[in-house]
Amino acid sequence: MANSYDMPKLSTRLQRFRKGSPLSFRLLAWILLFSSVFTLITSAFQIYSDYRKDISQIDKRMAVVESGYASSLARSLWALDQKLLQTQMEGILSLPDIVHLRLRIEPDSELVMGEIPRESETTVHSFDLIHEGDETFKLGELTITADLARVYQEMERKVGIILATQFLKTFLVSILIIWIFQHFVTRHLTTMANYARDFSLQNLARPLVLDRPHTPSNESDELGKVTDAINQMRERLNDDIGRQERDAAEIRKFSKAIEQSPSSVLICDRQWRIEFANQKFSQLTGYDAQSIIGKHPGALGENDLDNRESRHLWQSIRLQVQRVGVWQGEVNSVRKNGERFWEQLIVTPIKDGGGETTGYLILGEDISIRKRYEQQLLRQANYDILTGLPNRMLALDRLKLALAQARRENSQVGVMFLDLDNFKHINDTLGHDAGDNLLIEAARRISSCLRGTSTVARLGGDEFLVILPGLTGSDASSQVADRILKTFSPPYILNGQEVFVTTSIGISVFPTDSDNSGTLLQHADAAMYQAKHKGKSAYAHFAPEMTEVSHERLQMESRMRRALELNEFELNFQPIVDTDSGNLVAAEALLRWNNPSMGMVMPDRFIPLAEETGLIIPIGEWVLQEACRAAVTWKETTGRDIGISVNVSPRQFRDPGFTSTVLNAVSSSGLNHNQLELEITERLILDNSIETAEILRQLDDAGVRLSVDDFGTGYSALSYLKSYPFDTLKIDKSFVQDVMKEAEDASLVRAIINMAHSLGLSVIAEGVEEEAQTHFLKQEGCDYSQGYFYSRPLPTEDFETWLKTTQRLQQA
Ligand SMILES: Nc1nc2c(ncn2[C@@H]2O[C@H](COP(=O)(O)O[C@H]3[C@@H](O)[C@H](n4cnc5c(=O)[nH]c(N)nc54)O[C@@H]3COP(=O)(O)O)[C@@H](O)[C@H]2O)c(=O)[nH]1
Repeated sequence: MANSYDMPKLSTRLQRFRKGSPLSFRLLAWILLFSSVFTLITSAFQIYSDYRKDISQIDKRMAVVESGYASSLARSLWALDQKLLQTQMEGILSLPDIVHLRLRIEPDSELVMGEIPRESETTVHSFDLIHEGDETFKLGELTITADLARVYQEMERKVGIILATQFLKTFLVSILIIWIFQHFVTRHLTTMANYARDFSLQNLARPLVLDRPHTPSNESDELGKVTDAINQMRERLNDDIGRQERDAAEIRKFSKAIEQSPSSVLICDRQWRIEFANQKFSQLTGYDAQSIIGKHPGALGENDLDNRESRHLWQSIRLQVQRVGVWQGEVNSVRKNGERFWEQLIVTPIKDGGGETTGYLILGEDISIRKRYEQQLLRQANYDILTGLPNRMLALDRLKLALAQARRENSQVGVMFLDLDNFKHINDTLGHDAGDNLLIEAARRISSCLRGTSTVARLGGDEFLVILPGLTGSDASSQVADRILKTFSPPYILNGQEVFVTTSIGISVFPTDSDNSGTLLQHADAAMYQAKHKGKSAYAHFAPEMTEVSHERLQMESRMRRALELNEFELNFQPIVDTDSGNLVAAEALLRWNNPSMGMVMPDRFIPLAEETGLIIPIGEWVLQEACRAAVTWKETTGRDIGISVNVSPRQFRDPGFTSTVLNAVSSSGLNHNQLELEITERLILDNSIETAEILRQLDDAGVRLSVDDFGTGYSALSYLKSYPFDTLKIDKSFVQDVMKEAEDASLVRAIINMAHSLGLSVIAEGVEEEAQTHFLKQEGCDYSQGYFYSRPLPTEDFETWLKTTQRLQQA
């Protein structure tokens, strides 16, 4: 059984006890010593008390002799009865221990009996023998000597016995105590000692188990408590070591992570001396980790800390880390090979458990690419990508700076607002690439007219701003404007063609026209409009009355923004008839803006602004929906399928959602797709882009008809008519109007009709105002006609009335 105790042989145990249990041995010695001393003291005390008892018995006996024999002896002596006296003395002498009697008889005789032992102790007792009669006489004195040898012998015997028994008893008790102690305590202490001796990290899992039963009393006694304490200590140690191992593993992991970190890591001591640098740091800077140990992070390169900038930087890093606990920022560092790079640094103190700073951690990340990207973004944010000129934002900053300087120097600043004339037209006809090249060249030409202190900026589109600081005379800005207009005179070569481009310039001057940058710009803008009105390729100085014009423009824009929701737009419809029969085949939807303050506004006045502002996209969507719905209504009221033509502006056409807007309008109204015809200007399709072709293809695939509007006003390139899926060609009214007057126009119209027919396109002549024109068109085989001759564009209700009337007329 595990808990049973197998008692070994006593000798073996004693041997083991002597050898292995010095404590037991010492204990035994002490117990023996103490018990022996104690036994000796108690035995001595007992022997002494027995001795005193024996002495007192002898004394008592002699007192008894005195009391018993004094009067009889006195009588015998009085009577001088020697024989009796002798008998009496012999009787006394026969008593135990009494060895000698000496009777002194008055006056001078004596009687002695017995012998006084020479070698042993004696005790003597004397008493007077007195006769008591009429008178009292002292007859003599008896001296009794008792031998104490027996008492001493007895005492010796007792001492021997007591000592022997006490020693034996003490010895046995000691052995018993020691055995008990050894069994219950010492051997367990030995087990503990052995356990403690063998205790090591390798056998931490083995608990201390004492060779005794696991009873509650055992577990709660001191040994149990010590064992429990040792085992708890072992477990704690085990836990601590486990934790330490986990910590060590964590530390190893973190060390690896730091070593392999994508960020560079430097660890410095409290004096900012590098203690550790990871691989990334070496890769980033080119410094070998070992070679920089002990150096200051700001003094890696030669003379780095001598550099004032670097010294200040590290001073402020140190101060901020001390005060705030962290420093982070972007630093333009130097690699070992002298190459500069940008890094993002985070510097934090490393603190111990007590919050004391023991070192510093410096994390670095190479942000050169980001920095370059940021610089690029900054450039993009401040510069126009196409021309490389400052953009609006930077231009405004420069203007503000120039104004501030002019205020200090009491000088003037000229602000020029330039807008290229007909740029939109060139862009639409020759395409975006040509437009871009034109802008680049225009920017170059404007810049070439200016001094170094002046700024040319592109505000967007074809608008440029020129800032002329330090203007001296009133006509200094005019001279610059003249130079710019002159530099625009030579033709631009775009798409291999010579194109003449002019610009209109508006000028405002600080402080004459305003002392505020925004207002100066507005005034220059207003002056530019004035220059355009002058007939382009002109400049105009700002005059207060011009604010009216630009104010009107702004007002119109803000009104237009609200016109849709206020339902101010309406459609007029102009009939398109079969030239031969004069029968209605379709109607063109023409937009009108009925504004309460401005009255009926014609599209020529607001569509360019709607295009500029992008408002044409929601407005165009509204037109499409309304036009489709109107055609469906006519079908319901007249029972006739009347086609509907809708004008599409370039901005609208290039909107990514254009195709779906068209198809939604058709499907939501329930119109047949082939009843809708989209009028697209010749200029729009001339850019020859893949997108244009794709949009036209999608619309054609959906069954929507497509017509080329204003044909003859653009470049009249015939190639696009072949490559795009057009159904109709609309001859511009400028040719139709003069067919009866100008032979050239007549032959041009004839040629267009023939060419269109040869390409399988039908032809609409627009602007037909006179009957003679109808005859000409009939004769030339023009399919359809449109113009005031048939009807002006009519509001919805009037058109419906016209429809019913002409229908009746045609039926009649
Ligand atoms: N993007 C959009 N453009 C539109 C829309 N609605 C109109 N417009 C364009 O505005 C321009 C001016 O249009 P409007 O003032 O309506 O003039 C049209 C006709 O009234 C006019 N016309 C028609 N017949 C005659 C005539 O016999 N003589 C004469 N002098 N003028 C006449 O022509 C204009 C229609 O031209 P067109 O579009 O080329 O067929 C104009 O360019 C419109 O395109 C719109 O909703 N969206």
